Amino acid sequence: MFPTLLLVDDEPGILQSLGGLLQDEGFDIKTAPNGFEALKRIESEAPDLVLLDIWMPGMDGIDTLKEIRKLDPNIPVIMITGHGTIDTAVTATKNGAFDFIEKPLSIDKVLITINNALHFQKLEEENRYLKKKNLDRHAITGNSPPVQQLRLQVFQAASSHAPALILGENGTGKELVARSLHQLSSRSEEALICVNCASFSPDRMEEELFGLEKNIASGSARHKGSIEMAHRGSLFLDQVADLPMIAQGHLLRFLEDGRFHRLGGSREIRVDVRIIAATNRNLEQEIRQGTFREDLYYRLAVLPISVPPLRERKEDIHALATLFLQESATRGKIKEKQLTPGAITLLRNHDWPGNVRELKNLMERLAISLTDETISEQTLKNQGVTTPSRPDPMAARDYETAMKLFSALYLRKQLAICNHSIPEAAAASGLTQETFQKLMDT
Ligand SMILES: Nc1ncnc2c1ncn2[C@@H]1O[C@H](COP(=O)(O)OP(=O)(O)OP(=O)(O)O)[C@@H](O)[C@H]1O
Repeated sequence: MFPTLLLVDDEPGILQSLGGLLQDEGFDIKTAPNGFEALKRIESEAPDLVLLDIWMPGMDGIDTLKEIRKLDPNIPVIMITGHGTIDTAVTATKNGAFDFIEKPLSIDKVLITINNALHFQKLEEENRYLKKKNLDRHAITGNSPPVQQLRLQVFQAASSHAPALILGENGTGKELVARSLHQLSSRSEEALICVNCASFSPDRMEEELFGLEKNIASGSARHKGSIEMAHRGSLFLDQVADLPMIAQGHLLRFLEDGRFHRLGGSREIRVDVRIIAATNRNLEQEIRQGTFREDLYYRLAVLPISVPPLRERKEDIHALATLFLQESATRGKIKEKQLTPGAITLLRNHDWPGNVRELKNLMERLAISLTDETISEQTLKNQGVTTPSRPDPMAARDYETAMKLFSALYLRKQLAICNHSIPEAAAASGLTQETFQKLMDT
């Protein structure tokens, strides 16, 4: 996608010669002979940068700049003048001009200024994003076989540009996996934009993803959507099962040909974005219930990655708990707390329904609130960490009770392996869904 430049000058000669030179440099060029025309073109063409002559009849460059700022607060504007004085430079800068170029124009100077402005604009965008999301760069901690397998899957997926779908229960580390995938990919120098599909109403979701051309009715200013901001990088769609149906259709179209329109706009925009989606829901079930499009599912799930629940990688619990205690100590500038052997055993035996997030929250809370330097088994019990009591089938006296207990354990295990999907667990156990469900209910 070549950057689009809008040249605004009342001298047709300048528009033609400068436009031609910049076109040869690979820019997409639009022109306007005055301020009014420029504002219209900004509305209809959404250029990436404006080169604006300061001395024009009618609305001059400074007034045009002020109007542009109302329309789009972020677009970089470079002023061109033949009579550059300190006063006009100060006024233009106060009104948000990026830089000044004096006539007669040197193409080298023009190119350097344009590239600086575009580069600065990109850094600003990333900066805004980083500030908003406070990105940290954790690696996936753990050495259990499921986590080793997970790291391998992430590593392999990183060399592809195909969409990846990350599946796993709440708090297992899906977002961490998405970040790791982006960081390992050739897109790591570009932005990873995260969108939580559960946090927007259907209308706002479309705007968040695809951006908006100026909305006359509501008066909202034009802005880029997450897809456009992720150009050359990755877009992480968290809780993708919550994506409203209309947005699902538009996302599918975008995945098919990499093109989209901003909301209320007619210009077709083409970007290069790698989509990474995640969900803790069973999408196959959502498809059967008619809440998720099957065609979108197949587009997203080209590279499926499953993140195992913490109870299936108990070997990692000690390392994770220690990591979280270390991090809390560094952040709070306090002494790192130690776990007693009994506490470590109890942590390994707990079921962790909230997965890694639950463990992290607990460790952070204890790191800050405890006055003792060690965390004992009793301290953890006081915080509700328990060893789940699982009835042992072998301890049952009568055959019928033993079989019931065994059946319950077996079904629970199958469900855990199959990411809590009854259809998958039933198929894996060679049972019909009805039988599986019936056995679960008894
Ligand atoms: N293997 C890991 N190593 C280090 N930190 C981890 C690991 N897994 C998860 N975490 C941390 O646990 C917390 C929860 O992880 P994350 O937000 O990635 O989970 P999630 O599966 O995306 O959650 P949700 O389903 O609620 O969206 C985060 O602070 C994350 O950094």
